[in-house]
Amino acid sequence: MTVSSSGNSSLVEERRRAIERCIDWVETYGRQRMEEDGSHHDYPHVLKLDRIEFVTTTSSDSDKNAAPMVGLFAKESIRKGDTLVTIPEACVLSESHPLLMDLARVCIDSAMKAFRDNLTTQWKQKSNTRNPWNSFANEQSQGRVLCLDELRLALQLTLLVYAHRVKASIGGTLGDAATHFKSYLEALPPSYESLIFNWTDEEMELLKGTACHAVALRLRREVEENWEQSFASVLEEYLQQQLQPNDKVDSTLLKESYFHAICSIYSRMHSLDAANFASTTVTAETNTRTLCPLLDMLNGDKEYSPRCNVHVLHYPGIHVAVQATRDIAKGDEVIFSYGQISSQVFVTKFGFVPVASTTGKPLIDGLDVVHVVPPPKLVWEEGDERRWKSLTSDKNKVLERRHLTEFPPEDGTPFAFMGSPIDMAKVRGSESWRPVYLNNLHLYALFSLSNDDGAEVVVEPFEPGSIILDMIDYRLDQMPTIDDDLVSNASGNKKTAILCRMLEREILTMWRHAIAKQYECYGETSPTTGKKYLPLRGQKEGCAVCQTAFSGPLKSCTRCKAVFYCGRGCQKEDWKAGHKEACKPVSS
Ligand SMILES: C[S@@+](CC[C@H](N)C(=O)[O-])C[C@H]1O[C@@H](n2cnc3c(N)ncnc32)[C@H](O)[C@@H]1O
Repeated sequence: MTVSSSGNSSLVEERRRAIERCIDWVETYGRQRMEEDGSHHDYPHVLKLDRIEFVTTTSSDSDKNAAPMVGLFAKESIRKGDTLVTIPEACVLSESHPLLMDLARVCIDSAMKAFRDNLTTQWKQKSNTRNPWNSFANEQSQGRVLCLDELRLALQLTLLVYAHRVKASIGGTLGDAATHFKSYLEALPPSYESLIFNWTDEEMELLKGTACHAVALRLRREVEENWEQSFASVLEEYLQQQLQPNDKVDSTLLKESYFHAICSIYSRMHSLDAANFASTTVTAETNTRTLCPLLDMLNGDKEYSPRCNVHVLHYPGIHVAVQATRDIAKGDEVIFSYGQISSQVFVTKFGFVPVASTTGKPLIDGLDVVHVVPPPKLVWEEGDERRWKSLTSDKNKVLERRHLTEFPPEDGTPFAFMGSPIDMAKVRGSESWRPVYLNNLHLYALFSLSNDDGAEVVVEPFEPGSIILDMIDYRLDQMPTIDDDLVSNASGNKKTAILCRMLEREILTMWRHAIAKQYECYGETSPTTGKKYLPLRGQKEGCAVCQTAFSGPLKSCTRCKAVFYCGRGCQKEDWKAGHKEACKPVSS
């Protein structure tokens, strides 16, 4: 992120002042802790933010009315191991916070019961799936927007945000908690334009064809449904009890508060280790999902990105600390790792794609998933679960869609996920080695060939490699190509969608080559599309062999300097395939 002077200046100013008030509030509680307990010698509270500053960034420059976003920057050089800031536990918003514990009992439990009853009712109508509540109750979100404890925290935050907005008219626990967290609530962005729940139809359209698209649609639908089917009535009833007899709950404001809370939790929540959470009132079962003021203003990147320079430590019963994991130069942004997640999760969770700072192109790693769906001639039909079962070598193990990917692209569509550039290199190098997801694709292709009940129509030749390549081509056809101009002219969510598509095209292109190599389909003509697989020099830019463009800097043939490759492997391959004869030294 870069520092910006653009955006709506009054909104920027408002948020800046709110963040300053939040800093004062955190300092007050830090000081109080130092006065009250003796532990401060070992774990001193880092009071003044004299080493870092909050600066408005350009993330919202596409829309001048968009909420101003901030990032943390080093005001002076910081040494590895230094503590940058500490957040006293009293300021950490969690279900186990003493001011919020009652709320769980009197309202959140019943809201969650309504949610569970609805899930179970829906499940009974679709008997072929397992009851989604079971996995959900085991702390797994199973493709849902939020897992159980996160959802509970989101509901609490909804009530706090609502109480804060209607001010003094709410009494009791909720009033006290909203007053305590007032400075924090005000420092949150007023809206979340970049989050997938708030993308416009036009922005969503650009995402079409990528692995994120169907996921995003599902998440957006789920948030709406949860509200309509489970939470609205319970929260409204609870609030009605808290208000003065003549006050009415404002349903529109309540729904807005819910959506704001969902976005806050989804993009800013921080998990603290259950065993370590040692506030005096906490029991072993208490969840540790938290919102940590100021700490949640840290922008992030992929786990192993060299830009990440801090981590978070929890000192139970004392505070949460941000510590430098490397030296940070004056003026550098302070960046936290958002964890081992794929670029597609970055898009659906945080609304941006991590990019390499040198090229501005997406960073690819083994986690990035791409879905491969069969061309229309190989359709998935009702009842195909039975056939998937028959594909596993272990007859006791049922091969399910969830074994293939975390992201079903569309309900009822077969798919596979493909990641890891390392796997791609291995597939190209060895006829016999296939990662499990490619094996599943292979099995799917074989299965399509062998089925004789007429569910699918497969044209000749019956060859799994060509079917897999057709699946890849089908996906590529759904995502139009992207040129650099398109990327540089786009901003905000449009840019995010374009980068996401660019990333998936790149991965598919690499895999296309690896698979054509393994199945020896070079130069073959696709039975379904009539196009040739992998023309050796089909593209102007990118590696002459595999055509990948941005996974690394391209190197030219040292002899003729006319042909470019991504690495030694492709160069050797091309040499054998005919470049040896064509190559003329530059000087001759
Ligand atoms: C935990 S918050 C970070 C603080 C946030 N910038 C703010 O103003 O409060 C996460 C959100 O910040 C933005 N963000 C974080 N890291 C980013 C990055 N490297 N590039 C672009 N946006 C980023 C995304 O909108 C994301 O959803």
